[in-house]
Amino acid sequence: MKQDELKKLVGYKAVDWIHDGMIVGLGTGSTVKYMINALARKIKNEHLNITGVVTSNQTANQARLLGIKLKSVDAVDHIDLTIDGADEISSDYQGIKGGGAALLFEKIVATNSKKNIWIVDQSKLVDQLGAFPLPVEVIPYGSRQLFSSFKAKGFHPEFRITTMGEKRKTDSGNFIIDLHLGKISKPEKMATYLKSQVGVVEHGLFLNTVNTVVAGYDDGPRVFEAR
Ligand SMILES: O=C[C@H](O)[C@H](O)[C@H](O)COP(=O)(O)O
Repeated sequence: MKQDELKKLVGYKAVDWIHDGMIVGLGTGSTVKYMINALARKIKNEHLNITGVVTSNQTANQARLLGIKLKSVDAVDHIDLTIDGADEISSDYQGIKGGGAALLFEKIVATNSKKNIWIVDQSKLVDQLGAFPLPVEVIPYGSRQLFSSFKAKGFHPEFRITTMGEKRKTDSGNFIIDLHLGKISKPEKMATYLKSQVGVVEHGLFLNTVNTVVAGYDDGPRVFEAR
């Protein structure tokens, strides 16, 4: 199966975890897009009362067009479940996210969710994190200085650039610096370091976050429980 078909497979499968009355965090990305389509159909067919909490303008636009009821993360008292994609998931269930530049809102929603499910095609499952460039969201003011300091550390930083040749801006108006690390042997240490840098808003290491991974294989979706 092609990668996109595997994404569709897990996107459709993920709505099995969504039940009437739930407040659901809606992630961002090409895999989640399929889940949101399936969710809209499920809400309609089964007459469900579901409230979505979005993680990006992109997801908000799609969900609104499909008629899914939405609330801000600040307007709900809990989130039952969040379904999101991921860029890499290691064998000990740590993740890199932010390939779509939505890491900040995704982390806020994930942190406030009772349960987190990640939906991925099998290519995202890795032994060790780091082959995927680690996204770091930074405030524009001083970002050049941060870039230089990441470079000096040997992190091979790269500002994320749009197709128009400009620095990519997140939904919060920040920049993304992608770190080409190759492998991250100590993700906790890296996360602590990045968080301590002035001007870093958030990074794409999602540690001890996911509960359930739904991965797409040629013979169907497989479900892995992290803990
Ligand atoms: O910022 C984007 C998110 O973290 C996505 O969930 C992640 O990049 C995976 O996206 P996709 O499902 O498009 O591969």
